[in-house]
Amino acid sequence: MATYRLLYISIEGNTESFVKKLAAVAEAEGDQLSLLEVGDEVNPVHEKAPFVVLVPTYLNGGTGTGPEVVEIFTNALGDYVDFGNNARYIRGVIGSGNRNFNDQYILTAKRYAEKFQVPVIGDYELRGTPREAEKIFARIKETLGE
Ligand SMILES: Cc1cc2nc3c(=O)[nH]c(=O)nc-3n(C[C@H](O)[C@H](O)[C@H](O)COP(=O)(O)O)c2cc1C
Repeated sequence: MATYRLLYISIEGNTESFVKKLAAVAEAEGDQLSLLEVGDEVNPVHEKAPFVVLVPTYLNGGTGTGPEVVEIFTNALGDYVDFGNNARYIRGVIGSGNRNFNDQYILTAKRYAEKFQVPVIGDYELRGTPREAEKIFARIKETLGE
């Protein structure tokens, strides 16, 4: 049995719903998740082991992918990863969003990946599906090790 550390932020509950799907897959496979929902009210702590983050996309301004498009609502997660030495332990990013946003689909996750120099290991729309949770859990296991 292994434990996988996931940090996430969820403004409207979709990411939280997907995390529950991941937890169900983990349990079915005899594994477990160590979860932290980061929000403005969470005091950052020093992470001690590798983790993966799940971030939805909330962007404001501009019409495309240029730098004028600004991250809103989810900044607390980026700040948490930036805190202390936490960025040493990030291993991957899972992005979510809505394909109606075209080029901006999962752009926040792509920006985190670039900033912290780790891969985007999965993506899904809105609440995701159980099948997507199975696929992405497999990627989490590969990324964080058995
Ligand atoms: C104001 C606003 C801006 C959004 N901007 C984007 C975007 O630029 N790209 C994208 O893929 N999804 C975008 N979305 C969709 C959200 O990322 C999507 O609904 C996500 O599942 C929300 O996750 P949450 O319920 O965990 O907060 C936006 C949603 C809102 C309400």
